[in-house]
Amino acid sequence: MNKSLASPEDAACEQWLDTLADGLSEHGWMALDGREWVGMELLRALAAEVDILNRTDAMKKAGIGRGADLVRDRSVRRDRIAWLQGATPPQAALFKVLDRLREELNRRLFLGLKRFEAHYATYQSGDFYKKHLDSFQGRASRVVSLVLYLNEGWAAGDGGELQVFNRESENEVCGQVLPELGRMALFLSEEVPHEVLPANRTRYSLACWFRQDEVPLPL
Ligand SMILES: O=C(O)CCC(=O)C(=O)O
Ligand SMILES: [Fe+2]
Repeated sequence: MNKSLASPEDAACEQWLDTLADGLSEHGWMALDGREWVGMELLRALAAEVDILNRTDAMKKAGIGRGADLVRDRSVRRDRIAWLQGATPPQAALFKVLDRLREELNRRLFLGLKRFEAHYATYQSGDFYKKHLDSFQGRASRVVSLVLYLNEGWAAGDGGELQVFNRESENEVCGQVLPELGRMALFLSEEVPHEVLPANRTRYSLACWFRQDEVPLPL
């Protein structure tokens, strides 16, 4: 075989990345099946890790804003979060996947993404996150948001959909994503309003933000 030709896997991977980049540039968002890109073994390892964290007191009430501006408002969001440090084997493997994705997005969309931050999120039954943009005032540096879902066997009646709104007319719903294991949603952090509808069972996810600034801020 001619080694200079890309293998079918590479071609599939390139196509997946092109679909993602086209969705982001044309509509500001895209939902995809990430099972091949991330790998089933890693997805299950991440799901097992967040399940353990959910049973301890590692998951902290999420807020809005950061540092001294942090506000915890239960009428807006009810999830709990734990930031990933990349220290456990599944987190280290995931960080490689996310960094590769950062490079591929830069290659296709010239976004100048420098780094990313990621947290696990857990929603208990009844929890939600009202419509919002993923930005902090005065710190416009989150560019692309990625949410990776970690729930095996999520059914339509389980609720907890990510609801995405049109970036040009924010009352128009333009899509819903079920938080099934391996499903991914990506969107432009500061442009696309979105919300998490109330979940009817425990819901696990991993959210990541690709950023244009170089220096990590205190979490
Ligand atoms: O879990 C999701 O589907 C989205 C979460 C979200 O919007 C956020 O954490 O900012
Ligand atoms: Fe969000």
